[in-house]
Amino acid sequence: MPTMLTDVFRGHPIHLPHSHQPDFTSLRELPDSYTWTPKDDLLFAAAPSPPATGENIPLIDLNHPDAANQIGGACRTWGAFQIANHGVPLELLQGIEFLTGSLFRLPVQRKLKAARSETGFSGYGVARISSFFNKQMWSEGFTITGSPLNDFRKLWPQHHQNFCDLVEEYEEQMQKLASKLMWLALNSLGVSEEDIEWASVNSDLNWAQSAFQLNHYPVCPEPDRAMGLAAHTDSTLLTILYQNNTAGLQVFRDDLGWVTVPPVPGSLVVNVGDLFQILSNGLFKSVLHRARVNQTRSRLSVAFLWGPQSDTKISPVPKLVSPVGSPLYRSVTWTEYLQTKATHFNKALSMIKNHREE
Ligand SMILES: C=C1C[C@]23C[C@@]1(O)CC[C@H]2[C@@]12CCC[C@@](C)(C(=O)O1)[C@H]2[C@@H]3C(=O)O
Ligand SMILES: O=C(O)CCC(=O)C(=O)O
Ligand SMILES: [Fe+2]
Repeated sequence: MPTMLTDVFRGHPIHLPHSHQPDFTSLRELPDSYTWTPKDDLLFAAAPSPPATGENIPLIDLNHPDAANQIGGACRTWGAFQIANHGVPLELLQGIEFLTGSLFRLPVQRKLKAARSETGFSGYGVARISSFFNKQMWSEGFTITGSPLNDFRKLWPQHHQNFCDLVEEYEEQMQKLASKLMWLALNSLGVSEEDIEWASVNSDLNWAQSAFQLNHYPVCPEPDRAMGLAAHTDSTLLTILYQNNTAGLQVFRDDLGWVTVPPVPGSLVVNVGDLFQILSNGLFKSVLHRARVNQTRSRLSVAFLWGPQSDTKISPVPKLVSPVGSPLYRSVTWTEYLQTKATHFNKALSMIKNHREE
């Protein structure tokens, strides 16, 4: 039986302080446990050097005839881009934002009824990566994979069906979009369907699977000293992120430092994940990103985390490996990778690296 995402952490319990989730609205000062310094995260204050250039991830019109090359370029230089004209109806995005807001507005005690367990995948709680940091993040999250019915019933005993339907519809749209984006990016490298037998374009996408991470970053009394979601790369092929109209997402580039991604109404942010870096033999870069918080406006985001079926081995596309070289990475399934990440966090990708003979 192939492992499902739901089973990934069964043998990898993560001890997280869900039950200590504060009532963010009642805090007038930042508690010490939420106050970050460069000691808590080496890149916390990484300033651009030379100073900010105004450069940012590109906004790509998916209807543009050159979209594939633009996407390929963004995946190589930034590991991220925004897309307009993506075909996902605005009402659906608004519906998902409404659902997310409604969920996080529920009283803490109600949200905790659907708390994620230590070995579980879905439910309410702090970000998984919290266990790797000494300080707490100024955010709360809710992870969904498959049908959210069981969890949503606990949150909204009476009126959950419309929200379940909305998640199902959004997932369908996101699956199609993610596959389209992956093929546009790969085509730009000269890779086509015949080169990757497990990822057929014409299939009904049952070679892929996904999860949603809903994030809420409440208004924060001292945003400069707090962290919404600490720097990380996603363990996905691609992540498609919807953000509400409050800035907070930042991407890191060695030469530019942290760059804030401005919300563009109706557009979506796309991140290259670690598995896409592996598949592209390191040509595409998984983007280091984080979320900062705001003193006057709360922020919501919805990440669609997309990858292959759990038992599919992902390895560099042979066409992208030099005939005289060896693949940069060894093969790994999504399950194995998530488990490695759960134990080794930001060292996971380098642990999959092949060591070259000099
Ligand atoms: C499929 C997954 C990727 C993720 C871990 C998860 O099991 C579900 C949540 C995802 C998320 C979202 C917030 C940031 C992140 C690093 C985390 O702690 O949980 C990612 C994980 C990831 O991409 O590694
Ligand atoms: O809230 C954001 O902008 C980032 C969220 C994110 O990185 C994630 O859920 O993986
Ligand atoms: Fe992320």
